[in-house]
Amino acid sequence: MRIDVVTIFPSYLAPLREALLGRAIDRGLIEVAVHDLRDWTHDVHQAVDDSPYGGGPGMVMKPQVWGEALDSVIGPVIDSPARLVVPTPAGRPFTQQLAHEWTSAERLVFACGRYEGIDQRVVDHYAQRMPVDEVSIGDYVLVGGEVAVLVMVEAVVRLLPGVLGNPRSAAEDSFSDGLLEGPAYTRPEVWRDLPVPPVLRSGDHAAVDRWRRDRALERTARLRPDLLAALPPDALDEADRAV
Ligand SMILES: Nc1nc2cc(Br)ccc2s1
Repeated sequence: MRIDVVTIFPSYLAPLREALLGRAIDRGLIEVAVHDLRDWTHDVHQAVDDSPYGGGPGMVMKPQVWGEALDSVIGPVIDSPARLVVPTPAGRPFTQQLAHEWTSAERLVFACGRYEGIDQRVVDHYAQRMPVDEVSIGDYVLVGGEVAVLVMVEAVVRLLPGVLGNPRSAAEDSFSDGLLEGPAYTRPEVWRDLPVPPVLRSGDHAAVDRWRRDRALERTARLRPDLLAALPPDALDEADRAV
């Protein structure tokens, strides 16, 4: 997978080259290129924004600059293997399911907005020619899309084959079965008078699996009842319903 990010703050994306993601790049599992939007300006001030039509606070990012940048980064949009992703608080929710969907993309191109966002005609223009996703990472407003890109790239790349040491980790994620993950424990057996639940040391794998499922159901019911409600009818068996 090739990932391109267009931003006015390229250094914000430096964490993409650290740790797990950095190793995925070094191993050739992904390619990452970060582009400075100002490279496509032609004025001495390298202007990337202007006042909003209709008035209102803040500034809007100019369509011309974005158009030149995305044309250059995406290349010919006919039959482009790329998806254009625009992080925005006004977007569809980014979910584990969407992360999984994006793992099949040959290319992801992220457009990082700042200020009051990017002139809508940029999305409208490219949406006529390729898949465009306006995506939110949560119901809060950041100062720009760069942090959202870090979140989404990590969520997607960790799902790619070979990136995680143990593929079971991704398969048993929170949300992988529609539930939140239950609690996890490691040594010591007792820490500050708090013991590890005995079942986890029993060696009875069936009992451990049942216990973990019960804790996941309890946690989901407590913290995210909406996820429980969204489960397909056959997702819970009789033992689940007894929790
Ligand atoms: N939650 C989010 N807030 C923002 C703000 C800007 Br400005 C651009 C993208 C995003 S995604």
